[in-house]
Amino acid sequence: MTKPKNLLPFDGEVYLFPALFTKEESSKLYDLLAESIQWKQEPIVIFGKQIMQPRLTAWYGDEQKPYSYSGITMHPHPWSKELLEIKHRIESVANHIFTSALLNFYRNGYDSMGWHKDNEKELGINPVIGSVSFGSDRTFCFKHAKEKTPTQKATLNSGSFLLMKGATQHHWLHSIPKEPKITEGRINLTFRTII
Ligand SMILES: O=C(O)CCC(=O)C(=O)O
Ligand SMILES: [Fe+2]
Repeated sequence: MTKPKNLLPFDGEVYLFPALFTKEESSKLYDLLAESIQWKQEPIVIFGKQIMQPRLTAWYGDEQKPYSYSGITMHPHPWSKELLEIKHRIESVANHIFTSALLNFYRNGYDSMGWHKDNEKELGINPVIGSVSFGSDRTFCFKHAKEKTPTQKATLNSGSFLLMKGATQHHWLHSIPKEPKITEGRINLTFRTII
């Protein structure tokens, strides 16, 4: 597979592979994951206040290592056959082995993810994050830590794979903004490596 160009102008590396999974595979995987994953709506602490996350999540992984994420601690479920197949597919593209995955289910355009960096210390100095999407298209936004507004955007379509690596998590924040016109769901799997 030819290497796509870096979506970031400096201070990091982000590559989008728009069709790692075919449309047919993607719609099958969307239905299967929507049904079989142990989705939960978890609380999150923002500025000392506990609110519910605006999406469903689940944590899958290699070991029984707990993982802290925005003030909550997640215990992984063991990999399913399909999750392992997805993991192997992206590992050959990323040339990197992942140990864990955070799964996000955006039920419609009102579900979202706020600005953040994936820079938890368990992920090491320069985290490699492999992000797979199935279902409706959503916009992924990037903002440099020194900027007030997003400067880079990408559409994450069904079957796409987004790879973030290098210094990205030191300098850039990312988010999935609300898009109220979207009525269909999207499932995202962000594969990570816990050291
Ligand atoms: O849904 C997405 O594409 C983003 C997910 C994300 O940033 C995360 O899980 O850390
Ligand atoms: Fe993230």
